[in-house]
Amino acid sequence: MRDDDNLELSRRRLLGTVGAAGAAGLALGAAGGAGVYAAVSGPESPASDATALTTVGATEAMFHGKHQAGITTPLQSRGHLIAFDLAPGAGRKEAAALLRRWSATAKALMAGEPSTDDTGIALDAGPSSLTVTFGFGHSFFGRTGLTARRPAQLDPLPAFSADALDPKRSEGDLWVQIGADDALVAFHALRALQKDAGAAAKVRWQMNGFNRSAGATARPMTARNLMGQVDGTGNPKPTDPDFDRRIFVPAGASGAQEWMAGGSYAVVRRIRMLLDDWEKLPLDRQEKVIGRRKSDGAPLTGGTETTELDLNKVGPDGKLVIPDNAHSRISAPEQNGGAAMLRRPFSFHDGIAPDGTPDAGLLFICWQADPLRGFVPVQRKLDRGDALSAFVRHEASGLFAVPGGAAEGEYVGQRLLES
Ligand SMILES: C=CC1=C(C)c2cc3[nH]c(cc4nc(cc5[nH]c(cc1n2)c(C)c5CCC(=O)O)C(CCC(=O)O)=C4C)c(C)c3C=C
Ligand SMILES: [Fe+2]
Repeated sequence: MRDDDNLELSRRRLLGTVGAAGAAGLALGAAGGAGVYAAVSGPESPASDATALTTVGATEAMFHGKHQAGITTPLQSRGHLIAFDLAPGAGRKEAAALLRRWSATAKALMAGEPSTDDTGIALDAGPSSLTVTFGFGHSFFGRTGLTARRPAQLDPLPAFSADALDPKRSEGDLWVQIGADDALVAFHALRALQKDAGAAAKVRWQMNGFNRSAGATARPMTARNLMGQVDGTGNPKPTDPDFDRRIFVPAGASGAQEWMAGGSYAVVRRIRMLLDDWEKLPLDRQEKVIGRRKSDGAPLTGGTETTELDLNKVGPDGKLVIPDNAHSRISAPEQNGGAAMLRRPFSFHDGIAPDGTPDAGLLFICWQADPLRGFVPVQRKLDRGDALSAFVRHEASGLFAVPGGAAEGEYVGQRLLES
């Protein structure tokens, strides 16, 4: 069972807002990108519930499952990424207790229930598709005496020539991704998890992001980023036959990976967009940078958003219609020995930088079973000759091992920390 199968309306909370569709309820389907609303079967919504919520508030992601929620869950409108370092003197025992506390909090909040010493920030709201996803960084294993169980997939990413990385905003012992379709629900979870950390771990960095709100467009559509591009079209789909193999560590994983069964590796990059430069570029040149139309995301070689790129097509001028250095060409799996990743980003805007330019861009998060067969080969190629490089700057980076979902009665990471 995938966790997008586990997103459902909280029936005890839903009242009438689904209208005629209420008898069936709604669930969010499709991984990253388009975020399709699909009907699911289920009992009638109780019309007697006094607490009326929209479908946005009532949608609930399940904490327990084969995979952690927040990987194939459709993009949420709010996100917080937080990295923690274990406090001096804290080791495996303290880390296990922390993951136990965090899991209990995540489970309660994702169900729309209060946490211990609840702050009341999310009172009146439903679960609002809240997901909390936990990961371990390379340094975690040394701090907890678990170096022998550190998978090779967590080896540091190679340096790329255009990197301008700030170490203080990169990596970390522990990583938490929070996503929700309500800003207060997301902030509530952030506060609860920070308080749970107590004396065991200190915040290393935090980044805040957003996506379009559910219902803002007439129909569910692939997201746009802050450059205005349709972004997410080429993502692998959960219905693809090789989706699980590409994105998740298989059940029979052995050696240092054994505890990662059902897990995935997250590459996180804070990518600043040089929007003042980008916005000066005429539309036709912006489209050549990506190789797709800005209006609807269709390839410049024609068709609709979902039409395959024709990488060999030559225009009347004798030049390739999708240029050699177009981002879509360089990042396409067929140009990278099949390397694929699930991109699930948030946009960010942290105000205006001292030089007067917007400190805005993409909190690029991609998921894969092995970064050496996903992010790394693609980024190596993009680093060498992507037309988009002139308009972006990679400012922070992290690589995290995100274990599989917790079974009923278990906490996230227990298979690593207690066996
Ligand atoms: C190393 C991986 C990638 C980074 C870093 C990256 C940054 C980045 N991308 C966009 C905008 C778009 N990317 C698009 C496609 C696309 N990008 C990557 C990888 C990275 N992008 C892949 C694997 C793909 C899919 C290629 C394919 O399957 O054909 C697109 C086109 C639409 C789409 O498929 O999503 C856009 C637009 C930005 C703005 C950015 C950094 C800020
Ligand atoms: Fe991209």
